[in-house]
Amino acid sequence: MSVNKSTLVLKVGGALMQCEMGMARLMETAAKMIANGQPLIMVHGGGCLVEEQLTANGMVTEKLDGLRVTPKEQVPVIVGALAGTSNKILQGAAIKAGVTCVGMSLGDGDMVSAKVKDPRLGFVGEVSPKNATYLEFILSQGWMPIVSSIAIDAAGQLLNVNADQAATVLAKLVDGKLVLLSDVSGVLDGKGQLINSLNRAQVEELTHIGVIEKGMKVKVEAALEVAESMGQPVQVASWRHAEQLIALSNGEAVGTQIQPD
Ligand SMILES: Nc1ncnc2c1ncn2[C@@H]1O[C@H](COP(=O)(O)OP(=O)(O)O)[C@@H](O)[C@H]1O
Ligand SMILES: CC(=O)N[C@@H](CCC(=O)OP(=O)(O)O)C(=O)O
Repeated sequence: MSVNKSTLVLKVGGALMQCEMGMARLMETAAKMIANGQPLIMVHGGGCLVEEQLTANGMVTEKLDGLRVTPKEQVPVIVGALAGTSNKILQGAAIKAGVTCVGMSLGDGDMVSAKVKDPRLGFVGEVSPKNATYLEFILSQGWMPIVSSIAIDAAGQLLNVNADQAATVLAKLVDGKLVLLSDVSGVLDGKGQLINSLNRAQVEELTHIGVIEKGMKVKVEAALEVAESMGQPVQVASWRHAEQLIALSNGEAVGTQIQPD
């Protein structure tokens, strides 16, 4: 089931929540887009806040291939940082910019099915699209869903999902256009220069030689999955650069285009 072909799914990385100016600019852009009739879903991360909170609670954390290993005892802290603090900070910024928003998590409204991804990662979730009714209703009101990447499986267990993967699933659910906004201007080459366009073969080569790694590896893989399954490019761009947000709101290509072929 799809909401609207033109729904934009905008994923923002956690560093945004530590930048008042960045949040204000992004939400002003969102407000303009929504006023122009552009349905918009915001999906957010919060990796840095998770780390801060785990450290404050005397816990150590590690990542495996860009995904956070999530032991059971860390779940409450991680859920608090993502579904609580990060989600509400963004809601605050949206409200300040005049955007009517609904703060929620992947676990709401039967949107996704969730299961444990890999026992080695602990309580990390893998999600697939399920039911768009709830999102459709919110979008039909001209409201903006702000979605954290906390999912809940059929047994009621809370699961930590990488936010790029969460955005991927919601883009598929609403047949939307996916834009992944991070703190870098896009995928950078070995010399730190922006790469305008990448296909799977080029991604594999750059990953193989270690130019694309960590969080960017997860992001680019999520982008490739959507680009290939939906037959349209996915943009990886920056929330830091105001000009990229303006171009984005004008429907222009920004950052790196991850291509379906
Ligand atoms: N080739 C690359 N180009 C750009 N960033 C890269 C690359 N390889 C690794 N990175 C790292 O990936 C980070 C973006 O991924 P991540 O931290 O998960 O972002 P976010 O939290 O915004 O989703 C960059 O800040 C950078 O440190
Ligand atoms: C399983 C997993 O890795 N979950 C991520 C969820 C948040 C996230 O993805 O945040 P960014 O978008 O800021 O990186 C984490 O715990 O950091």
